[in-house]
Amino acid sequence: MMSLKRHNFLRRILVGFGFRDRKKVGALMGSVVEEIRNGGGHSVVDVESKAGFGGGIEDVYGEDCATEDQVLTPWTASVASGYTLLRDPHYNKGLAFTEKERDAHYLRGLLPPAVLTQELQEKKLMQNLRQYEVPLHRYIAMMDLQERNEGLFYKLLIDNVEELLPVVYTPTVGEACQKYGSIFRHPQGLYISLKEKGKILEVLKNWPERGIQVIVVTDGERILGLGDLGCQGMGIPVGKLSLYTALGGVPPSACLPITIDVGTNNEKLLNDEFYIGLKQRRATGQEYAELLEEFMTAVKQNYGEKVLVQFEDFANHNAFELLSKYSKTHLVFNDDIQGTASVVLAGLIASLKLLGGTLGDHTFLFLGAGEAGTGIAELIALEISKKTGAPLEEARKKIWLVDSKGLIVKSRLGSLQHFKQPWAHDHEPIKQLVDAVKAIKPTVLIGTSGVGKQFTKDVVETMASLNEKPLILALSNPTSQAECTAEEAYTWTKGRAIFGSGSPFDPVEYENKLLVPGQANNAYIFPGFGLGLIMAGAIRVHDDMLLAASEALAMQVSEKHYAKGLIYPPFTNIRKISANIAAKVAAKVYELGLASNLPRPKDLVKYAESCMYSPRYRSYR
Ligand SMILES: O=C([O-])CC(=O)C(=O)O
Ligand SMILES: [Mg+2]
Repeated sequence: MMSLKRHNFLRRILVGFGFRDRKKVGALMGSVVEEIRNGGGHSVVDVESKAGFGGGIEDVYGEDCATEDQVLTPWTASVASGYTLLRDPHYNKGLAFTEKERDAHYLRGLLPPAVLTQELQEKKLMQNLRQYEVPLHRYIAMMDLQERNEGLFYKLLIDNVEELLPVVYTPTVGEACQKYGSIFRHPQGLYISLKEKGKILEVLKNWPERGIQVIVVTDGERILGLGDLGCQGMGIPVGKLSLYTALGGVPPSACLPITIDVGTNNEKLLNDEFYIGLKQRRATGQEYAELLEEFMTAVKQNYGEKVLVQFEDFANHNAFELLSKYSKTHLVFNDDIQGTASVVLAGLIASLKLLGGTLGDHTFLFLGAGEAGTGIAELIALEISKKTGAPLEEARKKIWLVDSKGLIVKSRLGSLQHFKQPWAHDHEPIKQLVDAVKAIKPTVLIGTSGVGKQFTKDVVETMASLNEKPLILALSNPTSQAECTAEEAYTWTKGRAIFGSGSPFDPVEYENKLLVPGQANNAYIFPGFGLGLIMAGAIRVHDDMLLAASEALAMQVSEKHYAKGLIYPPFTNIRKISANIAAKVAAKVYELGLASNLPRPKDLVKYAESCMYSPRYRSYR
């Protein structure tokens, strides 16, 4: 007897191949089953291996998110064999296909005779990767692998996370976006440009996967600290989603990278004959708002209200507005405002073990008052307010921001953008950062300016003169935009700084001591945060979920890490960390009554772990 799951699956394949008539589908079921049993040029690949959450194809194709009329389009049917199977990155195993599989799936002769294990393939690929001296070449090799053999790509990334994160993510992904036009080989993700206006729902339906649970979307206007890279920003959603899978265990089939192309104001790209995006200046105002509105509506219509939309690397002037507008109607999360805030708050909570006192005892000074700066500032204030019972306005007074015009103070209120206004405190105007450090006497200095080298020797030495252990976070990405390097922070504070950065820095030897910088990057948070939302079937994001994520991450810092001066755990155990974050976030979703997946699993950490995608090859019977 065919299992119900398999029966339904075959039904869907038929419907997908254009058989809309229920009776015809029923009649044909038998012959297709026969055809599959006899070979007949098709073979069923182990579709269940794609299931991410709880197993079973229903989870992937979503019993509850697709009616029979909208089910699989033909190219989503997971039926492949022979040559096609080798070219399907979701199922390809290369030389790891066993003798039996080679016979059963028409692969004889299409592969050389050797059979390798996945471990041996991994070893070979790591050796190859290490031979490339140019980081961008490693990036290209990893992207090629992702296009060729998804399971192996994730196996490499998961098993070698510390080594490969800087390859598929910051800093190399920044350079990849800058050169995307010339390294572009296979399109990844969905491109939605002004040309698709009025047709966005149709475009979404062109994507081969149905069970999308996370979308990362950018409009390319502020890619890391590199500015407007237009359509070439696609590297960012692709990179972020590969971390959703590798670090958070969300199955690749549930992830959809999207770039919205409304033009670019980058002259270099506009004049580049190989530019892959729309060659026009950015649409703004109503034209921009309408395209985004159509996009958000189409997403909900196509994927339901439980799909998570992560906004990434939008410019300030759109980021705050999009978040506040769509957080009321959709499950949305802005990684640069909220993800960065949550990871920094986690580091600050952890740092109290080294610095002493409570969060409210500290004074914070930011350089940069955009998405990251004001996002972090607000979450710190919220945490202080919750912990002490002080009103939010009071808590905000511990936090000062400097932007390109100097310290944000009351006398500037009239000309400040709305997201900066809560930070305009009583003080005389100050232009230079170093003078602000002298006047405010912060215990914590945070760089979110997007501009490199702003924490000069003068600034860092002043921090060191004011604090026994100055906490310095140079968060701007990629490495070229970091406000200072780890070496500078340690040297200029005579080894006393607690230092963290957005992009990774190597440990520094200072007076025979090895000082290990932390990486305060939102990659610690968004994969586990997203997993927690998905597990609970959250329908809205709430700030308390961000606080829960921060506390969960801070709890993963152990005595062993503190002894080394670390305020973040190493990335090596990131899947375990993500499971803990997911559990705390999901618990908050249930507590707030915003969960739609009922009943609540008892042990949320175990449940999170059981949901996670495994990159191990399955055997295809
Ligand atoms: O991508 C990263 O490494 C962190 C981030 O969100 C940004 O810098 O915009
Ligand atoms: Mg970002």
